[in-house]
Amino acid sequence: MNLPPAATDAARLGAIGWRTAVDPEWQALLDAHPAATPARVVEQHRSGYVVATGPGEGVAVESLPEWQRPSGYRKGTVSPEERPAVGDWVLVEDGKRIVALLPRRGAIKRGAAGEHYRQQLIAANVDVVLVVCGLDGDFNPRRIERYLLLVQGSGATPVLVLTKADRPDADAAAAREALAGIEAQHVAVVAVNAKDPATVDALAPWLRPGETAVLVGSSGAGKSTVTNTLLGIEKMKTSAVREHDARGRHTTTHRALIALPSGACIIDTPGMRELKPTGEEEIADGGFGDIEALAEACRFRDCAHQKEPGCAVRAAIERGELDEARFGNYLKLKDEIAAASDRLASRLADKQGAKVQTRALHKRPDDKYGKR
Ligand SMILES: Nc1nc2c(ncn2[C@@H]2O[C@H](COP(=O)(O)OP(=O)(O)OP(=O)(O)O)[C@@H](O)[C@H]2O)c(=O)[nH]1
Ligand SMILES: [Zn+2]
Repeated sequence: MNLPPAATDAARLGAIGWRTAVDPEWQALLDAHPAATPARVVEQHRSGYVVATGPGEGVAVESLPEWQRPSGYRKGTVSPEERPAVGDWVLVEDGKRIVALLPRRGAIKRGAAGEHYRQQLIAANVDVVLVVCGLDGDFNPRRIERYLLLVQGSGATPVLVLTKADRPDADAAAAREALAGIEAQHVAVVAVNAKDPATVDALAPWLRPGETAVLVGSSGAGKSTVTNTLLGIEKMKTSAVREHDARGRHTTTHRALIALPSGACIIDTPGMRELKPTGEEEIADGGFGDIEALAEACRFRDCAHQKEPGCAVRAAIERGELDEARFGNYLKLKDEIAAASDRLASRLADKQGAKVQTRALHKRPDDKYGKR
């Protein structure tokens, strides 16, 4: 058994999200590497990884050579989503070398910008995604819908955190109204003053011991402020980096995965400007179940919800039950998913040298619901 021997070590791992119940796949890898111990990736850099076996710690480690090679589309190369990301559990030997990546429970991903199809991991093994949006000029229900779509499929629970509720220009009531369609999809919405612990305390139900939460949202939304308030200190301490790399690589540890006094840990991410789908999302489960359900009731199976008679979606918009802007965003995101799905399929086909049917083809809701 190669789990850390001392109870204190296990407790330290627990503080950064380690579960005592190890699944069989993980156990097999633990058994295959008896000299290794588990550690969590807290930072990812171009040149390598920083891992931790407890709170407030960061050790620069060497990774597998195939993770360092530039990714390409040739056989044998490792695509970015197959390499460790922040939140991943890895096995480390001699405290300085990653020897294995433990299969992830789930990951928050997005499509990377660029000519070739690529996925970018935002965080792995996450239980809760705090989508942070300010009740100021930052407020944008359409961007929130986009974030919620990316959370779908990760296995994580999304929570919408509206910051800056204390600002005189903040209109929490109007914001909630604009988010009615989202709230109806069972997404919790919490309005806070990120600087005020009493309001931020409303997040406690999602930050239980052993849980991992990730903060996402645009730059200036208040992610760092929320983190600081949860930590109960004004300024973050930067933890020292123990240098184990023979080549003397220098890595500055900034906050990436932080243990909270509540027993949960939190991953802060830099503000993201572009949020492209990966093509793997299911729009019905990605916060648009209401529209997909309406479309089921349209007279024509291939209804485009434009001017067709018997269109249940249009009727709902006219009755004021469906926000037209939300519907517009649904169409836009659906197109983006289909396009990304095509690119994903052709990448897979390139990789396997085989013709792969695009997911987009059989993802039409009408086909799914089996209409004639
Ligand atoms: N009044 C008020 N100000 C806030 C609140 N949340 C954040 N701010 C302010 O908004 C600014 C940006 O907040 P940050 O926490 O740095 O935002 P961030 O999301 O971490 O931004 P990036 O690190 O760039 O991604 C800071 O000046 C905060 O003090 C809030 O709830 N109320
Ligand atoms: Zn229709």
